[in-house]
Order: sequence, then structure tokens, then C-alpha cells
Amino acid sequence: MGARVLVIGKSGQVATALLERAEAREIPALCVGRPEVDIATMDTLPHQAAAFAPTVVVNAAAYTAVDKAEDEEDAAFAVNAEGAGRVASAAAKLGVPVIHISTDYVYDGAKTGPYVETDSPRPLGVYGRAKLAGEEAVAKATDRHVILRTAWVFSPFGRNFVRTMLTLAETRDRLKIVDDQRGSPTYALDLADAILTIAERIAETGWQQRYQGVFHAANAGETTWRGLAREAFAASAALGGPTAAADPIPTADYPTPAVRPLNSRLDCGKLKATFGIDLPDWWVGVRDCVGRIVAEKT
Ligand SMILES: NC(=O)C1=CN([C@@H]2O[C@H](COP(=O)(O)OP(=O)(O)OC[C@H]3O[C@@H](n4cnc5c(N)ncnc54)[C@H](OP(=O)(O)O)[C@@H]3O)[C@@H](O)[C@H]2O)C=CC1
Ligand SMILES: Cc1cn([C@H]2C[C@H](O)[C@@H](COP(=O)(O)OP(=O)(O)O[C@H]3O[C@@H](C)C(=O)[C@@H](O)[C@H]3O)O2)c(=O)[nH]c1=O
Repeated sequence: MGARVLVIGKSGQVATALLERAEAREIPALCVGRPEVDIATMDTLPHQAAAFAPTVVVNAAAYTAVDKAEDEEDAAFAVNAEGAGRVASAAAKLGVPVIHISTDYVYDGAKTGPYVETDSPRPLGVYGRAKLAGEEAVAKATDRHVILRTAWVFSPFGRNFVRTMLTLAETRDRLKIVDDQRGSPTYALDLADAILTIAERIAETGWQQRYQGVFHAANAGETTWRGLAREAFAASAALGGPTAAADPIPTADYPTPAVRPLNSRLDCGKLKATFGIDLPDWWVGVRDCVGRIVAEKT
């Protein structure tokens, strides 16, 4: 039997990317989300979701406003912790596994090298704490869970750092960008492909014990926020789109309500070993993403 993917989280970057890639790969996919399905309050998924007969549920819904979460702890936990648990329980009731998306912000950034899944999480802010609680709620709700920790997601859709940079460059010649936080930028379309490949694998082989647990899923390579901005500006300039100089600053010169990890690079070896998935280099995704954004603007 082929994969049939039920996506929770309608207009978000990852949900939008999943629908686009599922259509391209001819994998049946159905997306549900607000206002019909609010994971902070729902008891069960709507009849439409069960009628679709999914082989897997992907939870791409989350409270993602990292700074705002510092003032809205209850709201962040209602979605990212309890909501994640509700989605996993709903998947279990449908008798299918759940693929849940989590974050690099579960780590404190104190490690010198890239993080592996066995490293201890220690989130620095409310968003990361809520996401970590969500991972725990998912694991408690069903054994049949794949938790994908991804990072620094960008896409042509919604709110993300690359789009913010290109928008700011329309009115500014120079921007100050932090250059001492290192991470693994991830193109939502590449992440979507990885998720769909996992869904197909589960459909082909049936659920296997080794699929259970936490996996890192990010594009290959690493950079800083400034490095990401510079790549986006270079790609945009080459296409005649908005561009700006990116001046390096330390985190201390860009104070934010939430503390972010200085290092959240993710080693994705376990994903490769278990599912045979290797995400491409992050800058390849930046070029595709910027191409699409510039084409939209012109
Ligand atoms: N963005 C990033 O850089 C990263 C994201 N992640 C994780 O990846 C996943 C996808 O993130 P991304 O697509 O970027 O996020 P977005 O912010 O683009 O989208 C989040 C989606 O969640 C939906 N949502 C929020 N609250 C609820 C709710 N109570 N009930 C139902 N839906 C809700 C939003 O709906 P609405 O449109 O109605 O607001 C929106 O569609 C999340 O789990 C996130 O934590 C991990 C690492 C990095
Ligand atoms: C706009 C801007 C930001 N920055 C810095 C602030 C911050 O340290 C860094 C990133 O800022 P943002 O607020 O755009 O990104 P942020 O919301 O922290 O992104 C995070 O989102 C959540 C959902 C995740 O799970 C993480 O993986 C990560 O992608 O860039 C600058 O230095 N200059 C600027 O002009």
C-alpha cells in the first residue's frame, strides 16, 4: 500500500511545502488545521480526517513565535506540548504512526561540535521548553512516533528569516546580523521530501521498532545567521532582486526576549542510517528559495 499523508497545520511553511511536494510525487495528502482543527483544544480529528484513511499523521502545527512565547507560556505549551500530545493520541486512535516536527532550540548550544540525538536537551527559552515537552507528550501518547528535530527553516512561504532579510533589503542598504550563532539552515521543501520519504518507507515496510524515536533532519552544512543572510543576498543580487550588506554583530548587540543557542548544528547521521535520507546542502535550498521569492516580487 502507498503512503497517504494527513498533515496537521494548514498554512504553515512545512505544511505548505508538504502539500507541494506530495502533489509533485503523487502521494495523496490532506491538510487540516485552524479554524476547523485547533490542536490546543481538539478532542478528536474531524470525520474527514478518518475518512481519508491516512497511513501516517504528520504534525506540522506549532506555536513558532520564539520571542512572543516568553510572554505567552500557556499558549505556547497548549499548542506545542499538550497539542502535540493530542495529535499523537489522535494518530494512535486512527491506528497509524505520527511524524512529529521538533526543533534545534531544545539544545542549550554549549556543545562545541554538532549535536547528536543522544545529547541531553536543555532548552534556553519557553518555545524550546514547550517543544521538548511536546516530544515527551508524543512519546507518551504512542510508541509509533518519529520525532524529527529540524532547524532554521526557510521557504518561499510564510514568516521566516530569509524572507525577512529580503523584505528588509528592499528599504535598507546595510543590516546588522548576528554572526556568533551557528546552526543548520533547512529548506522546507527538502524537509518535506524527507518527511514524505519516511512516510513512504513506513507504508512499504510496515512500522518497525527502529523507526521509533528522535532523529535530526536538517540540510547538510552549517553557517551563522549572517552567513545565511549573505547567501540569500548574493542569490537575490544575481537575479536582480533586493540585496544589502550584512554587517557581522555578536548576539549581545541584538538583544531579544528569548535566548537562542549559540550552537545548534545538527548531525543527521541517524536519519541517513535508518531511512537512507541525506538532505542536500543548505545553500542549494537558499538559491531555489530566493529564486522563487524574487520571481514573486517581480
Ligand atoms: N520555522 C522554523 O524555523 C522551525 C520550525 N520547526 C518546527 O517545524 C514545524 C513547522 O513549523 P513552520 O511550518 O515553520 O511553522 P509556521 O509558523 O510556518 O506554521 C505553523 C502552523 O501551525 C499552525 N498552528 C498554530 N497553532 C495551531 C493550533 N492551535 N491548532 C492548529 N494549528 C495551529 C499555524 O496555523 P495558523 O496559520 O492558523 O496560524 C500554522 O499553520 C513546527 O513544529 C516548528 O516548531 C523546527 C525548527 C525550525
Ligand atoms: C531580523 C534580524 C534578526 N537577527 C537575528 C536575531 C536572531 O538571533 C536570529 C534569528 O532571528 P529570527 O527571529 O528570524 O529566527 P528565530 O525565530 O529565532 O528562528 C527560530 O525559529 C524557531 C521556530 C525554530 O525552531 C528555530 O530553529 C529557529 O529557526 O537573527 C539579526 O541579527 N538581525 C536582524 O535584522
